[in-house]
Amino acid sequence: MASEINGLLPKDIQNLVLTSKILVVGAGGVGCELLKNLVLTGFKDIHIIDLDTIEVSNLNRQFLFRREHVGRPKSHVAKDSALKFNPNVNITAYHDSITETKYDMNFYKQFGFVMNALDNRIARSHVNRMCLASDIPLIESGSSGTLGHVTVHKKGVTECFDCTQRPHQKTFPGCTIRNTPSEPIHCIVWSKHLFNQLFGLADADEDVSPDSADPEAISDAGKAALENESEQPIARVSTRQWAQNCEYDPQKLFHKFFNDDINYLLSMDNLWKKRRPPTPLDWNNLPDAVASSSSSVSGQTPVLLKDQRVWPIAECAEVFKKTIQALKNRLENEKDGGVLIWDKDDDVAMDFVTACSNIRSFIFGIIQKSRFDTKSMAGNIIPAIASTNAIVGGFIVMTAFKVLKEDWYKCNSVYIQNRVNVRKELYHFDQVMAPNPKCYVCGEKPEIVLKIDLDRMTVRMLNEKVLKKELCIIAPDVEIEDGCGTILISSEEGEMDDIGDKLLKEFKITNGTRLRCDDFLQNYNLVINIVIMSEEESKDRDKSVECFELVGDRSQLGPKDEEPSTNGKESEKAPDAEDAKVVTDDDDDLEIIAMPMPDEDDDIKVLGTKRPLDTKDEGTPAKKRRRAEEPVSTTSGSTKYMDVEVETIYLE
Ligand SMILES: Nc1ncnc2c1ncn2[C@@H]1O[C@H](COP(=O)(O)OP(=O)(O)OP(=O)(O)O)[C@@H](O)[C@H]1O
Ligand SMILES: [Zn+2]
Repeated sequence: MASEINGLLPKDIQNLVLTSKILVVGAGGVGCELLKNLVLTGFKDIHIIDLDTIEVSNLNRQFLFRREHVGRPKSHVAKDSALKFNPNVNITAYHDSITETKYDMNFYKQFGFVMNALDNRIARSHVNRMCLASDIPLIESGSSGTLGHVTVHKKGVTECFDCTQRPHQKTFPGCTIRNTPSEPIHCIVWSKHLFNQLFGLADADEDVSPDSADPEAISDAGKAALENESEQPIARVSTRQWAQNCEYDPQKLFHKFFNDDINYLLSMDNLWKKRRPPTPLDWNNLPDAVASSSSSVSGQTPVLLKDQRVWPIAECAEVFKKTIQALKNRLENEKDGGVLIWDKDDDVAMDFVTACSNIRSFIFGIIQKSRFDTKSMAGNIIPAIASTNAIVGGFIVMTAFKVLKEDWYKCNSVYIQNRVNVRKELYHFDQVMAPNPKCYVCGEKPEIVLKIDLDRMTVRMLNEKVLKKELCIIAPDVEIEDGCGTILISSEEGEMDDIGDKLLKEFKITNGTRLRCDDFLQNYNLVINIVIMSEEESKDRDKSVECFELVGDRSQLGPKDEEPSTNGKESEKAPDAEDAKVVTDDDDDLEIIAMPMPDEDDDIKVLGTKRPLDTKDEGTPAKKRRRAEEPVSTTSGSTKYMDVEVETIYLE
């Protein structure tokens, strides 16, 4: 092993490798490569944690696992397999989630540094906070398809994982999904929402009916359709209620979603001035055609599997009918008003989405997709590539040497790109950045502004959607700063059952109210300043959008032209009201890996003073903060990002 052969590693690194105790979080694609590298490098005391068991689908790239290991804990098998490379290593394996309370600050403090090989933002962010709390360096990494990255985070020296806002990439304007889809993914998201409206957890934010408040439409948008509607009073009840009333009659459902609603949209004249108008479909007269297909194997005549073919519309309607019936039966068998959960691996649910999205695509003249392609998009699957994981695993170890030596200023962020950049680099190295003083996690006094619609925001939404999902707080406790210390949210199980559905306004929460939020385990305190949305804003946001907006700090709420200049001081762009009008497809965690291009500084907003890379005084990294402009929208599989086409990355 490298550390055991004198002369292979520089002496100082050799000693550090031999004596360090380290933690790997995640034993998946990157984790397996990393663990193998660590034992071959000669690290002697390695701890590895993973909550999952091995699945057949892991075997093509997680090379520490074999078929006979399927069903066994990843961490245990990874340990056994890695020991075969080097039996002279102590590996401690935990089959557990790193977010469990037993992995507290004392647990972290035993390690020289921690390496993340995770696949979700909540766990990543949690480890980041635990490392900050215990002042242990963190090497963060990720891979997706041919893209990958490795970054270093050290309290008070470099930015933390949360210093840079990671946009929720897979967001689509609500009106695009409901009114003017232009890409297959819009129709797929709409179909998943339809599934939830009919059979799943119906969410007002996932409405599938035409959005008459679409700002692009004229004021009397949908007038003709509304007039029509008065003759058909059915349209005023919820989608689920209406479907139940007509006993999920497939023909009636088809007519509503693919004919009536489309006619309604057609009545919004403005929408179609520059677009191809949609064509309503008639159940009794369905074309036996496809809009134009894009299956990876389309155009070939050989016999194709059901998954590879693009289904003609008549076949889609047939599948629609069958799946509606099957899902209706399932729903009826659910006890106590239970609902169905959409799952890409559930064949019926997947057939339903394939059929609906293709019918909708046909209507809007959008390219149709095979079931296989639909599944990849609906499940946010992008192929994990073994070689990218291997490269990331290698870079983590190279970075670990610098971390061991505390050479922070040399701990470049590494971006593995999918093609060479203008500098002919496939791997781009970027200087580490100093902490963001306004970071809501590592800043001195973490504060955030939360703009809410007072008439819609409940305690449960605050807890689930804002604190846990957006802010990645695992077990939040929240107290209102009202002088009496009123507890709004408790991390104790069951303690907030009674008040979960109450609106925040029932607790006298109003403009300027401060909420003190903390997570005991993460040793994290955050003050949330409440700002109430104006009536206008709330009206605009009605139904199709989230009833809250997170803003980094209060100064960002001012009008755009009054934004402080970026000269030397950090500032984030105020979220544009329209930008914020988005529908997130919630069940996915995804990330765009930005690849800053140093020679394209015009495209980079310099947010701090620059210190040359080689400045070694105080051993700190360049005191520089740069941030690229966030992509305007991510409605396609790729995003124009600083003149580089960057694939949208779907991290499962
Ligand atoms: N909270 C957590 N605690 C411990 N391990 C976690 C946690 N969250 C995720 N992981 C682990 O991180 C690993 C990430 O690996 P990877 O990205 O290759 O995902 P995967 O689940 O193995 O692959 P795929 O999602 O493609 O099937 C997984 O093994 C997963 O179990
Ligand atoms: Zn930070």
